[in-house]
Amino acid sequence: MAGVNVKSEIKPLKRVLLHRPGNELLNLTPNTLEELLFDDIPFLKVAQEEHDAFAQALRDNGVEVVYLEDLMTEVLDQNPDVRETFLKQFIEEAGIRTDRYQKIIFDYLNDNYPENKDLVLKTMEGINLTELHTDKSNSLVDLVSEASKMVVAPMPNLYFTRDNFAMIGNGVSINRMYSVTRNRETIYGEYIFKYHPDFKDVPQYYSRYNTFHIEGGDILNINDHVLAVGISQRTEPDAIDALAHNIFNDETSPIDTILAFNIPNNRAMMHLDTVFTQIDTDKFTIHPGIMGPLTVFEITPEGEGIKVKEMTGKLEDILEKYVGMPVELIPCGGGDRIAAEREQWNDGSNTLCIAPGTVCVYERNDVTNKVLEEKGIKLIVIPSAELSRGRGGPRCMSMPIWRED
Ligand SMILES: NC(=O)NCCC[C@H](N)C(=O)O
Repeated sequence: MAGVNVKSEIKPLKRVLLHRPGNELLNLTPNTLEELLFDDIPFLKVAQEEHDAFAQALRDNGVEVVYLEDLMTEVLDQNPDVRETFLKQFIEEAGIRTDRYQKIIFDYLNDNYPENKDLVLKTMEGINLTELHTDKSNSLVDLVSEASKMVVAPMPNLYFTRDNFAMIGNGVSINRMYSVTRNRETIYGEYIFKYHPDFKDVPQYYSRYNTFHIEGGDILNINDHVLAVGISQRTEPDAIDALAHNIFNDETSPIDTILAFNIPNNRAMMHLDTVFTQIDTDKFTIHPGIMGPLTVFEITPEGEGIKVKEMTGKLEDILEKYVGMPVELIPCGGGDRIAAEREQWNDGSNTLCIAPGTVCVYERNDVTNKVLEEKGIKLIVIPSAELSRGRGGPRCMSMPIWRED
């Protein structure tokens, strides 16, 4: 199945991209949590068991699961020359500036990780100075450095595959991320969409080298011609303008409307999909906390450019116009303010829809889950004690590659 096809949030999911959390989580420390965008340190063994349960639940429901690490390994296996280019770029982007250290780290990775899969996983894990065995007698920097420190930082957010590149119809947005730590993750997308036979011909609507940031958690495919994008902590309006130009200029894309949802700028609601996801043809989950401040803008093509107008009226009415039928908004936490805030924090609104009316949810959000069941939604419930410490739910942990039309 070559290419990508995601023209809906809810149509039957056929192929999805995940990343199994790996040793990168072992390199989280209390002092680096804030910079690495975690709120606590997950217990890796249990996080992996939970993630495996997520992947198996998807397979049991007819979804093919592919892993980011495997796609990147295939790129390197099929293009032996690319290994060196990738490593050099990876080292540069890891902030290693001196020629001496660039060479030490290149040799360390190249010599100790001959298998491409091991190499890819190691780039995700990070490198501690103690691994490098440098001769301290001929460099001041080595002598004064702490004995144990990360010379190449880990990328613990990789299991949130939703964010660093995002499928839009038959194209992809390779994102410029908000944070330094997450911007490094997009290197895998750059190589996969340049070299992998399944993905190298996919039209690209955004580049990781652009100035303004945008993340996949803000991008929702409402249907084949309407896209919703959050203006959030992670996505700047300038990036949405640029994305709109690129999509409207692609003659093969049927998208003629982009709805920009202006949501509050804070960590709890970092992306649109932390407060709003579609779960059925006429149903969305929503965090009641966004209803007051939310404004929605409609972006459409005009000549060579775009036209933007602010929408007025209730969100249900705005959505009805684009979805083509009356819609119901189901509040996270069942409308109780404390339950809504607690469960939104643990991604109660962040559901992954695998077919109309069937969604994957975290077990811990039992108030929201009960409400969804009462509304006739079928739940695929996955364990979530450790995975949720990274602040993302089933939608954040998955990037659909193919949905049925
Ligand atoms: N789409 C999402 O909301 N993804 C969750 C990303 C969590 C990650 N720790 C982050 O702060 O970027």
